[in-house]
Amino acid sequence: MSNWYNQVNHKTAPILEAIKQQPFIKQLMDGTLPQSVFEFYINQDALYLAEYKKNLATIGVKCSDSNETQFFLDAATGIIAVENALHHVFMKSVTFNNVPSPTCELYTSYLTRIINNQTLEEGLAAILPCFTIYKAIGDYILEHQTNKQNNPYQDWINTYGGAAFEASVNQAIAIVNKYAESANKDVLHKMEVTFTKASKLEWLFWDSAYNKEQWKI
Ligand SMILES: Cc1ncc(C[n+]2csc(CCO)c2C)c(N)n1
Repeated sequence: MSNWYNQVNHKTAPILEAIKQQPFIKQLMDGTLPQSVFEFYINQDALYLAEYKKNLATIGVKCSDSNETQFFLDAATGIIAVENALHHVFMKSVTFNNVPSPTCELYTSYLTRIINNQTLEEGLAAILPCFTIYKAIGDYILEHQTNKQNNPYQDWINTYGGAAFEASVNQAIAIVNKYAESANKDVLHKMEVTFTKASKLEWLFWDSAYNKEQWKI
């Protein structure tokens, strides 16, 4: 039996494959990613997470089941711990830039627009690639790396790969599948479009970090 997530995951497999081929991911895996690129990424990711946690909270409040609300509000507050742990370790020697890059602005604004103006189902489809793609990439790196003892980015890799994060990703998937089960054809189509776009924005986010994307003017 193929649920909603299995279907969209299959359809968006080329995007995930393209992410695995990105120089950012390859160099994160072998530990050769320039520190300044990683710092740019962590800085922009802190700006992304600050908005993403509000979006998770909004989604949680809109869910009809209190377990779902609990899950999304826990995930939102969990982000604060991640921000504090990873970001402060990696950013301690760098001046924090509080201006979001064009891509960071695009991704966070896109999520906020969908979550506030569209159906709950579309909102759920918008926030899901953030969970599923990071889990897939974290697992992919853990499986293929040969340098776990001396990779400077191992803490980051361990945050998203492996069993610790798995339960949370599976719960997010189960909630979205549940809402998809009772969604009509039109909503299901919109969910797929939204999941696909958010997945592309995940690709773009790594690409923009690798190129240290700046505003052109
Ligand atoms: C651009 C970007 N996309 C996804 C994540 C990963 N992530 C952020 S919050 C969250 C759910 C709660 O832990 C997950 C999986 C990230 N850090 N940055």
